[in-house]
Amino acid sequence: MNQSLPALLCLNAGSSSVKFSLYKVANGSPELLFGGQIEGLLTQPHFKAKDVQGNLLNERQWAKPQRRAEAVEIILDYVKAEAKGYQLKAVGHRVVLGGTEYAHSVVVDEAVLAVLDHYAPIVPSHQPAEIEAIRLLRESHPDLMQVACFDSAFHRTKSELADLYALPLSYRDKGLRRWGFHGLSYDYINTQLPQLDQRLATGKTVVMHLGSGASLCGLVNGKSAYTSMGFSPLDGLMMGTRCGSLDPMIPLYLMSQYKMAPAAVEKLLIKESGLLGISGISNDMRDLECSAAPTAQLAVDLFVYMLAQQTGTAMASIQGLDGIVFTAGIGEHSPLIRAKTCEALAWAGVEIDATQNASSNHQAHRISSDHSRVAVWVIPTNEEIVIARDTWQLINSH
Ligand SMILES: Nc1ncnc2c1ncn2[C@@H]1O[C@H](COP(=O)(O)OP(=O)(O)O)[C@@H](O)[C@H]1O
Ligand SMILES: CC(=O)OP(=O)(O)O
Ligand SMILES: [Mg+2]
Repeated sequence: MNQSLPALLCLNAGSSSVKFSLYKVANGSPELLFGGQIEGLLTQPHFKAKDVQGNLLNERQWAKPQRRAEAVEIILDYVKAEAKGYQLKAVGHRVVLGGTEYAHSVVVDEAVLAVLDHYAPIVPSHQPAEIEAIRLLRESHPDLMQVACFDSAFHRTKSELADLYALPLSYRDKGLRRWGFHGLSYDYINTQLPQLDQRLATGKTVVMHLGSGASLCGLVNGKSAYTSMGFSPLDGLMMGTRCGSLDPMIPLYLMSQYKMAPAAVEKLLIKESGLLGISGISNDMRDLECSAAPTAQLAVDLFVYMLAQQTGTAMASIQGLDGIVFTAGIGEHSPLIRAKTCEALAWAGVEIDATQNASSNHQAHRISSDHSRVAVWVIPTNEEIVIARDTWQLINSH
């Protein structure tokens, strides 16, 4: 690698995939070179890398599952071979929960890892995989700087009330509080608002991050004041396979009356519920939108119902609504879900322009009608650039 051109690798390790993006740093700001993922780690792993225009650079498939250690090494080897003119300066990782300890991204050392281990049981679907990727790289590349960028950090500006559960206060010290997640995405959207719509940048805006995990965030003057996810990314909205808000008696009842083991209840709530659980067909909104099955329709309707209901809670929490932003897979690509959600929020002064909503514009664009009291935007998210930005800042201040 050429020693003069710095590059940063961003990793997003999930339960069955590892996503990556390589950035060069030009004039102090990261610029994407290429990215990709290995998905299907537990079944038939599939590696794909694409350039900035989305052209396929490389593809590989394996017949047998791959360990995460192998996936991380495959990605690193590929990055080193492909980015010959660059020097890899650091790896920035998405980590979902950094607790009260980390309200900002941090350079990883053993003390940081101990904190991340402590929080891992709260997010079994994400955090152990992320920590494993960091540890594997520390072993194989001990001199490579690693940075943890937290989904929970953006929400540390919430008030004490918005953070608290009505349990005995001492339980807050055990970590039972509303952490909130998808903060890297909300951070990115927040950086885009001043260029797009000043009223939303300084006012009261509900950002809806609707991917396979889904949450919303109530921003007040660019700061998180409310979010629908809580102690874990299981709370709030209905998601691909997660149930969202639930009466806490339900898991207790399943364990006491149906003799379900805690692990079976965890699987039910995290992996078998949501769009998949209601439809019995798929966790993917695309499949449900084109299915004629009544259960697919029911899943879509419940998704929209819970989203509109949570928006009402967010509005009451932040005491107003100037704008809505749709983002992530469903938010960016589903005119149907956007239309249904806005229709359910008509009472709050939300009205969309059907033509703008139907357009396949992949840039940020406004979809509300001219006389809508509430401005509605679609803004593509970019969690990786936030990781790259923070990693570069930490390299320079370290
Ligand atoms: N054109 C589309 N219409 C409806 N839903 C879509 C469309 N494209 C993607 N999605 C939804 O987006 C989800 C993935 O969103 P994404 O933000 O990539 O999630 P994640 O990063 O959590 O994997 C898919 O599960 C799918 O339901
Ligand atoms: C925190 C979370 O739910 O993330 P994802 O949407 O990637 O599953
Ligand atoms: Mg995502």
